Amino acid sequence: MSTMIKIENLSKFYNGIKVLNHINLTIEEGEFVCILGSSGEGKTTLLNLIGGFIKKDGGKITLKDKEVTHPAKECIMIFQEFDQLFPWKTLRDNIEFPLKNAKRKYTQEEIRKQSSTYINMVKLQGFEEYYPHQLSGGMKQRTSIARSLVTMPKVLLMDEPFGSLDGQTKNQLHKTLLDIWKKTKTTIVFITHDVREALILADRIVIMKNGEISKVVHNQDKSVSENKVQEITSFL
Ligand SMILES: Nc1ncnc2c1ncn2[C@@H]1O[C@H](COP(=O)(O)OP(=O)(O)OP(=O)(O)O)[C@@H](O)[C@H]1O
Repeated sequence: MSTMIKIENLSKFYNGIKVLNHINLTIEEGEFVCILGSSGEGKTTLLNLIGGFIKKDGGKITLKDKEVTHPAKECIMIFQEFDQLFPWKTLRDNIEFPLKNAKRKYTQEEIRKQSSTYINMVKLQGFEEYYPHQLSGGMKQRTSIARSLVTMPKVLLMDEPFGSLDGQTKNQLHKTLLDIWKKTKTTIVFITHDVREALILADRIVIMKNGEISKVVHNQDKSVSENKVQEITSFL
């Protein structure tokens, strides 16, 4: 495995207050890492820095050995809100949009084939002509995932993407996301404050507290037990 993201001594201040304090973290290519922590611990700030969306105040982030200084095309971010889709475009048009506007020119046939592949992966066949207002919250997040993956980014940054979904929809999306991750080998950095969600999804759980990494838990077997939940909760 080779390194995808390397974070060294990363610091960030807001209005003179330190939000991230000398963070060091290495994420391997194809790894699924969950950043777990309570509210306000600096998780979103860390994700925004990895994506190059905000400026750091100290340290270094490299993506495939290239220093991150601005939003990198290799990273795509998915947020918690469902309304990231264009309301005037159908589900298929939303998913095809990044391909039609990519630097690399795709043929119409390639675009259709690629969008169909991802529509199938997120299990939305039959809904291609629906508009966002005709979709449930879970379906909108599936569409956002397909739209994010259609250009095959190297890194997917997910900021509590399933935070406001009901338990059953969340469970289905966990399965879908793990399937897609296995198929695409995309590196995923996923923020959550839900210990169970982290145990279901992550190879490695990085726990943040007071703007620092307080603990890293290896979780290759991805099983959830009451003991594990309690142990990890004690670090929060
Ligand atoms: N743009 C900003 N300006 C000033 N302070 C900010 C800004 N963004 C975040 N903060 C502060 O930085 C701290 C960390 O915020 P951040 O959103 O990174 O935490 P978080 O762990 O993602 O929280 P949550 O789980 O609630 O989203 C908080 O105290 C927050 O108020």
